[in-house]
Amino acid sequence: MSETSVAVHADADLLAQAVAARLLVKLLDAQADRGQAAVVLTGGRIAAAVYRAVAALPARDAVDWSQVDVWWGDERFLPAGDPERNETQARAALLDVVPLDPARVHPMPASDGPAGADPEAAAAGYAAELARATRPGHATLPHFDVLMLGVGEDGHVASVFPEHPVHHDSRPVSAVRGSPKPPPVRTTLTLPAINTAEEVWLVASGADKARAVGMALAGAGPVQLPAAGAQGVGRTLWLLDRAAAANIPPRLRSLR
Ligand SMILES: O=C(O)[C@H](O)[C@@H](O)[C@H](O)[C@H](O)COP(=O)(O)O
Repeated sequence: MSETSVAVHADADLLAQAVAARLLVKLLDAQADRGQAAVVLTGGRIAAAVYRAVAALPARDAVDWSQVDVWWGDERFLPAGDPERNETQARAALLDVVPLDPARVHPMPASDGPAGADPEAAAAGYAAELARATRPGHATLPHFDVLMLGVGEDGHVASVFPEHPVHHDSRPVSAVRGSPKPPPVRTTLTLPAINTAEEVWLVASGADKARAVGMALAGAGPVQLPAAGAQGVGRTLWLLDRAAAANIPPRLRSLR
């Protein structure tokens, strides 16, 4: 049965440092077990701080980056290289400074890419890329060792927003129109796809996240509060700073 843990750090900087250290260990452990590792990245400010912290850790060189697959949980449907794309931010913060195999870096399609300006085609294209990375005869998704998620003030994760039609999409990757957070058009893994990851890490910083984090950990429903529906197969880890943890239920405080 999946285990849920909560770790609280003093502030956003320490949170980013601690998540970066955990991520390196997770990649090293996966490589020790399987010879390779697969991580699913997210967007947002705290994620970018984590990626910068990974890049600054000397222990990053202990990872065999050529044997790491990099996927994304969601993307803003914008032209390649747009500074608002999650891919652009992750490349600048980390991916451009470690020796990854470019063939193992799998950004979600850009709006000016080969799939064209149709986000549904982009979502289908990404689903096909995921399927190609599975072992023949296996599921539609590859193994994800760790999938990171930021948490929105409204409780969204990736680009799964509260009460959005994406909740009725049973495919692994969905096009999102009318996102309440700009830009309005996005692509995202759906919650069932997110929940195939071995570990799901929800990373949140700041007082404006306290309400959503508190409600998710108190057992809100996933349609109202998508963060409540994100769970790793083996482990779900909430990584918070003190401000974001202000409303977590008392029974979870022993986990802090
Ligand atoms: O594309 C996006 O906008 C992100 O993937 C989004 O889900 C983000 O992770 C959260 O909104 C938290 O972002 P912050 O850390 O910036 O608050």
